[in-house]
Amino acid sequence: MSAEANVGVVGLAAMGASLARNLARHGNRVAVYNRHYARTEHLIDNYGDEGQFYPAKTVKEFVDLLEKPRTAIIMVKAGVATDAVIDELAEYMEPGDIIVDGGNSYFKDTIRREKELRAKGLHFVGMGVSGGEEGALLGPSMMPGGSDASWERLKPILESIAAKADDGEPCVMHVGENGAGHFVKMVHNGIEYADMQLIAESYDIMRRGLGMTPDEIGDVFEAWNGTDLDSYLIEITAEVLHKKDPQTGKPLVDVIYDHAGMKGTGTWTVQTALELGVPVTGIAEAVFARGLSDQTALREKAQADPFRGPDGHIELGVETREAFIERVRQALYASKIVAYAQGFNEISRAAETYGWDIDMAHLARIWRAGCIIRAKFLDRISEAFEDGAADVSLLFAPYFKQGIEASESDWRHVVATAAEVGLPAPVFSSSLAYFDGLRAKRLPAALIQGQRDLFGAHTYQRVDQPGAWHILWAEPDQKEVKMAD
Ligand SMILES: NC(=O)C1=CN([C@@H]2O[C@H](COP(=O)(O)OP(=O)(O)OC[C@H]3O[C@@H](n4cnc5c(N)ncnc54)[C@H](OP(=O)(O)O)[C@@H]3O)[C@@H](O)[C@H]2O)C=CC1
Ligand SMILES: O=C(CO)[C@H](O)[C@H](O)COP(=O)(O)O
Repeated sequence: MSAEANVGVVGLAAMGASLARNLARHGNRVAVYNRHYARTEHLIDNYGDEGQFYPAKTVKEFVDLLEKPRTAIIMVKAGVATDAVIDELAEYMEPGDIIVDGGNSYFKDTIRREKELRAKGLHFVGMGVSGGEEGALLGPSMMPGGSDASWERLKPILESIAAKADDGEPCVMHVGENGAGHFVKMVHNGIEYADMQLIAESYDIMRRGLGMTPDEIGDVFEAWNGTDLDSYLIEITAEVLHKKDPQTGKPLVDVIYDHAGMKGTGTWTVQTALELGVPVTGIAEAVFARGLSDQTALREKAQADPFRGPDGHIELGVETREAFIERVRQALYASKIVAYAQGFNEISRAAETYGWDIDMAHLARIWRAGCIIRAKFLDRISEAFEDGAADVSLLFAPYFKQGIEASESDWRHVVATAAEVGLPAPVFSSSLAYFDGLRAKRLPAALIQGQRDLFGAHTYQRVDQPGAWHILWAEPDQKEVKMAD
């Protein structure tokens, strides 16, 4: 078997097959391998004429098909499957070869794998890929980590298949060393969760609150896509809401079981934020909202033994429906800014912690096309980082500060109304609470410190003097003592 392919793809399910086709369509000679050969056969039978493919039946055959130094991209399930494929490839690959993991791997696994493979002389690149099946085929947004040397070699290949923003810039960048690429993809997905949940909350308010039909709400989302909210997720929401069930003719959304799935990246975003000490409240509530949707027994019990409370219907009084819908749009916009701000904060903190030099303005630019969270306002986010205006938080960049201030009263009105009528809006309300927490001159955290000192002698700091202080709560005179300078 002669080495004829300049790149290879392992894992030919939705993402891998599309990526392999994208590579072949751009003039690459692509070796392809899948654990079960049926997927390889399907790719060759159906799309083999789109470019030059070299199918392999074994991992050894696949590696032998690759020109040296070799480049192999893995697109398989994250976790043990990825480890298994890496081990198989590493057995046949040689120093200087590159293994790219394009799956949604946990960034700490990527850090470990990079270290292990570096010890064998192999380059390992953890690369976030976003855009779903269609993006992988027509142009995804890609976030490779790994070494500078591997980026130099991957750059021309990846730039040729990446999505292009309106100004022609390819949506791919070298994010940083080792796990940086998978880290930012994880947070990308966390933001995706928050954005999707916000859209879902808006839908619920219009559907149950205002009694609108899916078609009517689909029209609203279509109109919103012509505003600051212009984004892929808003666009596909309109499409889903207008879709009729092929079996019954009912709105498709009404026949879909209301339990949201998740594969791990949202949960990791929140776990990691907790480890880093960064509040990502919008993302966390979005993950918990999916979790609650899937609590079958709990939800069934709540239906069988219902709690008293309002039924979700919103009485508009003198306000028109259109005016209230505009308030919902404002609430969505403000909450969405908070979700992005929190996500970028998490990336900044991780960059400090893990020693990654991440160009945040560039990162925002590569999310402008190809990826699931692509949105018009990413241009503005990029400018805000370019100017240094978003260094502390995106919320302080003038464009976003003004946007939030303009939306603020509508945001409050929507959150208050939802609470009053009994519609759950966890990301709307937690985002507003985060915003108000930032605005507060003093937080009730002082009281918590007092409580902690009382029950656990955890000490507190004073506003007027340095040091760690403690009250001798159990003693009759309850004296204050300085425990540390
Ligand atoms: N779907 C999406 O929208 C996106 C997915 N991703 C990520 O891309 C990767 C691929 O996703 P997707 O295409 O949806 O496919 P899946 O996540 O469903 O993974 C299926 C692929 O993994 C292979 N596989 C599973 N277990 C093993 C194993 N033990 N050894 C070897 N191969 C194995 C399967 O091979 P076989 O056919 O033999 O079972 C198949 O090729 C995943 O990490 C996913 O998280 C990233 C961005 C978007
Ligand atoms: O990475 C993706 C999009 O960017 C994948 O579609 C991922 O599966 C989405 O996450 P989840 O399945 O948890 O909703």
